Amino acid sequence: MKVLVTGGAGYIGGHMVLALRDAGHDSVVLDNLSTGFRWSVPEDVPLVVGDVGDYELVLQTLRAHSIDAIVHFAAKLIVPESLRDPLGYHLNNTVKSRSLLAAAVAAGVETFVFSSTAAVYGNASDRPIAEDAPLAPLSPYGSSKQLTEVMLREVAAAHGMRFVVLRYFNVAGADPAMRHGQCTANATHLIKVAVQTALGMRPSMEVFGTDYPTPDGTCIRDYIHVSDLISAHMRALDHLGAGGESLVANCGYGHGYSVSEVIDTVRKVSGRPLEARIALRRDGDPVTIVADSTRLRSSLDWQPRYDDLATIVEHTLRWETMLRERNLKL
Ligand SMILES: NC(=O)c1ccc[n+]([C@@H]2O[C@H](COP(=O)([O-])OP(=O)(O)OC[C@H]3O[C@@H](n4cnc5c(N)ncnc54)[C@H](O)[C@@H]3O)[C@@H](O)[C@H]2O)c1
Ligand SMILES: O=c1ccn([C@@H]2O[C@H](COP(=O)(O)OP(=O)(O)O[C@H]3O[C@H](CO)[C@H](O)[C@H](O)[C@H]3O)[C@@H](O)[C@H]2O)c(=O)[nH]1
Repeated sequence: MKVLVTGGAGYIGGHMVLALRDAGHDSVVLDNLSTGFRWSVPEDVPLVVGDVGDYELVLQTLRAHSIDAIVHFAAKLIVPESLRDPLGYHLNNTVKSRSLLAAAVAAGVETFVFSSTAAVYGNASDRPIAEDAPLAPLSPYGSSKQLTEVMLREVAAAHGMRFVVLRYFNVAGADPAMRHGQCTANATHLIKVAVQTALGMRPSMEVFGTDYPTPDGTCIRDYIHVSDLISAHMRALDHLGAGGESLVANCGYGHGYSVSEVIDTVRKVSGRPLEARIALRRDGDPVTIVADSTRLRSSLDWQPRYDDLATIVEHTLRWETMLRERNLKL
């Protein structure tokens, strides 16, 4: 199978490129390097530096490499940034996905895997959320992904394309062999921030809100190890390659941890003190988001390997320690 990986120079896309390579598939990366890194793409994987919104470039890439499937990771993904810049998010995530889909249709690509997000659900409920729950995003980031899901469904129906939409919950951790991990500069994601603080790379961190209606007052999330998330993508490609029908599936483990529990786990696993200051709530944060992942397990026969918060933290710690030793301040 020949796969175009958009955003393949980034955190999750980079793990996908390694998994495709490990499985003996050819891939081509398309990335504008806005948050990704050229060095994170293996030398034997072609990297096209460009934008998913560049219709001619994408069409030419799809044709030149006889691409069978697109896995579309490229996006902006910071919730607070999206609240400040909704037009930027809709342009990058929705309008440019439209252009990518148009090129895919023109090139006759029949299968598409799309990185969506639990942010499409908004403040759903305190129970695990299933795919048929109402969508009510709290941020332009979430709505930019929801709109792309709608567009993909309609384009697929009209043009004989089949797709898998994967709605990721909170992705964390690093490749257990330490070949790749999260490199995003000025990261805002909780586990990375907490680990960097424990390692002394940040003087302290903030807990955004301790007055939520949860047992300890902090928000609850379902943290999924990036390698388990990638195995869901590989199952999705197998499913589509075998002629499987289009589907939407949540990617999470089905249980959540509060912000305070995550910070305590980082303290325990690292064995280091970690100063966490109480701060105001962050805009756009839902209280609790936990996945009902029944569909992922049943339709794609997905089985997680790293469903353990301490393991996720340990892999993040090893990755951040390696970055620090190499003097990479990311
Ligand atoms: N990290 C998470 O917790 C999380 C959760 C849910 C969904 N997601 C989704 O997963 C995907 C990947 O996220 P990530 O964490 O790897 O982020 P990332 O920033 O590390 O990767 C995104 C990559 O896309 C590239 N990119 C962005 N816009 C582009 C464009 N217009 N054209 C070409 N390349 C472009 C960037 O340079 C980067 O390499 C995103 O679609 C994101 O919405 C991530
Ligand atoms: O320094 C920090 C960082 C985060 N948090 C809190 O930790 C929780 C998780 O926050 P993250 O920023 O790590 O992740 P989000 O839940 O905001 O969003 C992530 O998961 C979502 C799905 O659940 C989306 O997919 C999105 O792309 C991705 O960034 C939130 O309650 C947040 O307020 C802190 O208290 N302090």
